[in-house]
Amino acid sequence: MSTFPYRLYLVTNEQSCLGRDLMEVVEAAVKGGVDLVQIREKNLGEEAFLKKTLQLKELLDQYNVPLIVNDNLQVALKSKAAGIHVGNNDITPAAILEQWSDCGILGYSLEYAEHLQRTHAALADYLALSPVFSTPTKKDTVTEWGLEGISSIRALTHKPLVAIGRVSEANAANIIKAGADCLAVVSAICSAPDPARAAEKIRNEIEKSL
Ligand SMILES: Cc1ncc(COP(=O)(O)OP(=O)(O)O)c(N)n1
Ligand SMILES: Cc1nc(C(=O)O)sc1CCOP(=O)(O)O
Ligand SMILES: [Mg+2]
Repeated sequence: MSTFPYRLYLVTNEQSCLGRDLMEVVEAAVKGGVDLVQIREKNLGEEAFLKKTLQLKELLDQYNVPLIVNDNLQVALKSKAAGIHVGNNDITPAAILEQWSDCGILGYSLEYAEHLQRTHAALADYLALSPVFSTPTKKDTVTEWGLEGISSIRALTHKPLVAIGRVSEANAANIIKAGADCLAVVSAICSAPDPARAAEKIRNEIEKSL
């Protein structure tokens, strides 16, 4: 398992960026304190997704910020990304590692506590609590973990825990105190009037709560 020093994880959605260019929003977010980025552009076809991933990789390399690719192993390999994030309806962690033995960061969405016992979770470098709070940004989720759910999973595993789903400056401190290691954010940064400032404020809440 790789080490996981990341605290503020931006998950992209260009449609949430209020008409601004995605690269501009990501760069601002990184300047504000984002230290891990996932490209998740569900509406793009394979070719356009690869093109955007390569563009984002070039940008993030300048800041030494790792890029994670959502779902798509071929795009992750072709872009020389740092890792991949998958859920229960995607290629399995075992199949990823068969084709990408030195995958740096393999993320897996944990939807049920019982799934902690599965190979998928065992092979992951981090577990995403999916969702910590239900969110309009992704509607096909199951029950929300809430703060109590984070604490209950924290007691069962030493794996890094990433909280995702309606994470904001307002709830960041409580999520960290409940046991999450890292916060993953879409709209609280992508849809903020000032994404750099929004990232900075969330990052400050995280640092204060550690
Ligand atoms: C950090 C992080 N956590 C959870 C998810 C959701 O992944 P998944 O369940 O595979 O759903 P989609 O993102 O593919 O719609 C994520 N992408 N990132
Ligand atoms: C990409 C994603 N995955 C989720 C999960 O629950 O697995 S929730 C989500 C979107 C999070 O968006 P926002 O920060 O705008 O709430
Ligand atoms: Mg997925």
